[in-house]
Amino acid sequence: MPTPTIAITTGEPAGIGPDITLMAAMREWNAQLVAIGDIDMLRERARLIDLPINLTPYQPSANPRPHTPGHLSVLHTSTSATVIPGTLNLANAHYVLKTLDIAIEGCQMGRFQAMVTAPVQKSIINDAGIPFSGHTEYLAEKTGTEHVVMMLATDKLRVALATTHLPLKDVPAAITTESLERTLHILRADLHQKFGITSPSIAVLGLNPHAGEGGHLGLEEIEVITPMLEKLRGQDWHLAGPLPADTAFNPDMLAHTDVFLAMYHDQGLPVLKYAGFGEAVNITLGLPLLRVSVDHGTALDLAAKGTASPHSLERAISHAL
Ligand SMILES: NC(=O)C1=CN([C@@H]2O[C@H](COP(=O)(O)OP(=O)(O)OC[C@H]3O[C@@H](n4cnc5c(N)ncnc54)[C@H](O)[C@@H]3O)[C@@H](O)[C@H]2O)C=CC1
Ligand SMILES: NCC(=O)COP(=O)(O)O
Repeated sequence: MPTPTIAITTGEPAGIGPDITLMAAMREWNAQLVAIGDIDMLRERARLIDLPINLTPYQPSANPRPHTPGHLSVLHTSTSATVIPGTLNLANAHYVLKTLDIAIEGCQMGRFQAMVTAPVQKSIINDAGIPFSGHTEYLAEKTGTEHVVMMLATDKLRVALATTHLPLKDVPAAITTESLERTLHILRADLHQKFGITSPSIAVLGLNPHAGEGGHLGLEEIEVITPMLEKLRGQDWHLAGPLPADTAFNPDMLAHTDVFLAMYHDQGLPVLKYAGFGEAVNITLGLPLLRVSVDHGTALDLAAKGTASPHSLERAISHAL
């Protein structure tokens, strides 16, 4: 098999994305790594964290070579303003999106076999006047994909989300029979295709406390979730639920479940991150390209300090491979 090329978008330049990209490049990889970002900013960050790394402009090749530790190809795109680590700058919001656009286009053209994303600061992109919920939604829009699913995974636990970056008040209306069915189909198909699990066992959480307590604490379980699960059980799917979220992650369920489907971001992700913050990856399911990401944010407090952990980024690269 030819050596794959993995694009790494270096994320918010004031955050730890540049640091962890450079750190990950100090290791061997059975892939060509291409960092997408400002080469001068990356050189300066390497200097600040005292990393002896040689950065060279990326030259596309018909025969990519596996990554050499201490070297990194950079597909250069300029920041608009000088980067001060730890200090967000509105002027660089478009730059951040440009790095994503370059990676998406490279994947679509077959130049890159996957994109791995370092974290972006969602707030500064919005502050710059560009509506932006997250990579997940941006990638769906840019690739013309109607429905995608966010799934975070450690070696022992996978948690997918029925809704992603929504204010809590908008969550119930977003959980419809149609959206739930599409989410479950993507989850099942991608667990098969990307993880080799033919008929995954999916544990679906309820939306309300105690999964609605028989309708006394909300009706979404009775009106939306249960009918959809019944329909798919009739097609031989392995589904549990709707389960009360507070007791769903018990040892027995954990032992018999391939993926938990949470109804919203902060229902599922705190459990996953408690189980393995820094060890997990975030995979966007349902896309026509492969995107894997870190499990953490921009950690502005650690930028250019040399103390950020590259572990989740390294896991993301390994997962993509
Ligand atoms: N994939 C992405 O682009 C993601 C972006 N974010 C964005 O990041 C920004 C900041 O989010 P927060 O909730 O503050 O989370 P955060 O993950 O940036 O920080 C939470 C805590 O974890 C620490 N931390 C994070 N990554 C670390 C690493 N690699 N090594 C060592 N310590 C680390 C930080 O120093 C901080 O104490 C927000 O704008 C958010 O939207 C958050 C999650 C994912
Ligand atoms: N908490 C995970 C997260 O916010 C990741 O978002 P995305 O940028 O990968 O869509």
